Amino acid sequence: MNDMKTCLTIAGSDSSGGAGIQADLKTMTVNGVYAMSVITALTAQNTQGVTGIVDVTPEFIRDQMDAVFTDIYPDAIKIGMVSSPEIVEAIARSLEKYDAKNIVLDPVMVATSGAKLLKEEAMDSLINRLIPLADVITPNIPEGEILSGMEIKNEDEMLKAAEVIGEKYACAVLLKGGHSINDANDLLYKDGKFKWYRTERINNPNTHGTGCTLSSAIAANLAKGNDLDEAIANAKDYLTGALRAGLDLGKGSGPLMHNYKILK
Ligand SMILES: Nc1ncnc2c1ncn2[C@@H]1O[C@H](COP(=O)(O)OP(=O)(O)OP(=O)(O)O)[C@@H](O)[C@H]1O
Ligand SMILES: Cc1ncc(COP(=O)(O)O)c(N)n1
Repeated sequence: MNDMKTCLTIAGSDSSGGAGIQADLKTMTVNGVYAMSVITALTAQNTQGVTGIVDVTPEFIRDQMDAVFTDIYPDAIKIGMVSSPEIVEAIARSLEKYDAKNIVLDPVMVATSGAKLLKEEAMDSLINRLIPLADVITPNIPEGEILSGMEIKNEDEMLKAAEVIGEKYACAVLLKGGHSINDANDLLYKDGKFKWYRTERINNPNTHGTGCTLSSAIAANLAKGNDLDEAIANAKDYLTGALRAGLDLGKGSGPLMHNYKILK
């Protein structure tokens, strides 16, 4: 088979397999593309929290990027946990060097469990070096509040914040509503236009890795040639199915079920 599309995740490893690299590889595979990884950090993590983080050196991140790009060029890329300014710089340089396309940036800052996954001093580099390279960024509500500098408590404020972020950083932004009180409605702001992707809130406390899953499903769909709107709509469907499947593992906020279509 020669027409297989390829996708790369640049992210941190989650030892419990629910978020980060592991969620991304599962999502991309199940969404029909060949999945590759550049690991930025190792986390000792489970459904209850993060107990340790070891960053990969910027030099070794560059080596991983070279190894991937000089052999199997990715049709799309998802970027997750990037940790430090040096790591951001190494990633940005490689993406520029290889003229990377279809980049989905999940600006991961703090894990649902509360652990800081982005060092404070890396915020400026994330904004100045990675956002300009991204085709879309996918902040959740707390990340959207930081990027927009405003509080987001309802859909009107989501509309305002998405526009502020999109205009301030000159990017397409998918503001995710998973942390809002009512439904799980995500909002795209692109080229001055808004679009809602709406689903009802599923009563499932096991939401570890939802953001990672959504962003890698968007990347997989872009790799397959879908435009951004179709890619988001398909990714949202996939994520909703994986939540609805109701997997219940671990003692905390458990992972999603990625193989729900295969096992049903
Ligand atoms: N209970 C739920 N029911 C349906 N969809 C949900 C639910 N919780 C989150 N989502 C969806 O999951 C996706 C990720 O959203 P969320 O705002 O939780 O991102 P996140 O905080 O980055 O995720 P993560 O938990 O990985 O950090 C969005 O499409 C959101 O609408
Ligand atoms: C390595 C890694 N990357 C990203 C997340 C965010 O996911 P969540 O907010 O669901 O914990 C995480 N927990 N770990």
